[in-house]
Amino acid sequence: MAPGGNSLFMGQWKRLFNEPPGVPMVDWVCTIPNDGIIRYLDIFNSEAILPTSEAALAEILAAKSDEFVKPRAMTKAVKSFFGSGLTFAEGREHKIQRKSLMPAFSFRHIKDLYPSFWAKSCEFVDIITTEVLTHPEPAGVAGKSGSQPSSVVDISSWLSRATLDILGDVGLGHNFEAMSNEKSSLLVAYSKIFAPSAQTQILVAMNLFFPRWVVRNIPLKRNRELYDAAVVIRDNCRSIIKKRRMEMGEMKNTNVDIFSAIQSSGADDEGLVEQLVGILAAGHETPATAVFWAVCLLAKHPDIQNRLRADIRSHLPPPQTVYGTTALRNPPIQIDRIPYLQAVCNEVLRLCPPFPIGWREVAGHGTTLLGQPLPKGTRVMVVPWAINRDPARWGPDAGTFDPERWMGPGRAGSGGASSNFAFMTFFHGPRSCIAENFARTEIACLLAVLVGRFEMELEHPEKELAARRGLTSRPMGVGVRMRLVDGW
Ligand code: HEM
Repeated sequence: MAPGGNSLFMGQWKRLFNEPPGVPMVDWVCTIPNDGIIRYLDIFNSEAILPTSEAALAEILAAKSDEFVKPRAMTKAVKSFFGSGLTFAEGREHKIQRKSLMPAFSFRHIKDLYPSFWAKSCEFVDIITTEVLTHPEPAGVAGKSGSQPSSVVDISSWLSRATLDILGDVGLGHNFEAMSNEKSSLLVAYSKIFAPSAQTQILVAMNLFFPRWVVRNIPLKRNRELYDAAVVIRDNCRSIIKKRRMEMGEMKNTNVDIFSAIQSSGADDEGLVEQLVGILAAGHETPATAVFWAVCLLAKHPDIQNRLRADIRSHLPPPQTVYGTTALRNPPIQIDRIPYLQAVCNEVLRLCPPFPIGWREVAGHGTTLLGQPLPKGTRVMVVPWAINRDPARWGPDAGTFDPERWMGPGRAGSGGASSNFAFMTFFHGPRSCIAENFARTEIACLLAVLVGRFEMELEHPEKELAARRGLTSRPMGVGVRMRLVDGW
């Protein structure tokens, strides 16, 4: 069966356009009986399919990943901000590039970097602490008179700044100064690209039907902004290359950070730039979105927040330890060994995957899915937002935030679901997120320092949390009150 209520020429487009990404699909997965595939009509009644069963997802993402490729129209629409490196390479070229980048993202290597992730996160929480202390709310305003200083902080923007700096510092050996300088050119460029905008959605959709040069020349302010941002990002990438080359000089490079992994792939200068553009785009907005969801969900669930704070404080050294003495600058951190922190992170990533929808299309003739023939060019939507909330996989409380499902024997890695494909946040198969370990470490460190130090509550607790429109799924229009909690 297919979703009903199609408009005459635009199928389900109105819903898909107006609702946050993935939300209509949650509805379809929960209500439309299907045999693993839901077919629906998209813009101009073009056919699209939504795979729902493990078998269908496994064929698309693993067994037949070469037949289900990134849509060409989508690629040309976003390549200028996501680069033409690994993210959009296909076939043999993709395999070669992925192999050369893998060492920089291996679990072993990321584990060695825990102290660096932690140090940067401590720097971040110190800045937020200063924000609260320099702009405290008057006593009484925040409801708890006589308590610790508090302030409503734009934590969403601060997280984007922090993740850009962590990626620069830990992954690329470069300081973007995003935390210290709100006018950092890269930060400004990305805030334009990721700003929710109906015009962007329309421009992206137009690429499905018109040549790139036509879309590119549509005289919309948004078009110009995106183009200018892409230029700034590439300029920054060229500066990184120049600086890193100078630093390395004649010395043999033994470092395995992301930059040197890209460099060792033998890419020429423009190839390096494209790869860096891709890593920067994929690598900072998504973790920032995840941590912001975590903050909002914890603010809605003070009991979970309090339990997590106690757990963090009992396992991790206070952030100021980093600044105390040189000897303690990099205290050993076992960030992956704190069960409740891991459970909370898993549950946030399940319920609110920062990358809510992925696109594929059938590359050639003769492709089948679950035995059904699919014409060349058929659009396929892989939707973590919907699969991760499917009651058939996660039970009747699939839409509820409940870290407990990741606690208890045998549940830490599965959340109690019977298949890997119930958790789609990083996808699976040869095109899954190459940086899952990097992202998980970063999210855990940032969340730990925030929850450890602050009590967090929503400025307007009565408001429903909803994702905004855009490529990622950030909560929309939410102010968060951060209140210092003594003792850490
Ligand atoms: C919570 C954070 C993150 C999430 C949810 C996430 C999710 C994803 C997903 C779903 C894909 C597959 C997209 C597709 O094929 O259509 C992907 C690919 C990718 N991600 Fe991530 N990602 C995260 C963080 C990061 C970080 C921190 C980096 C870099 C440091 C990164 C780099 C990449 C790259 C390079 C690819 C392309 C891999 C390939 O095609 O082989 N991601 N990510």
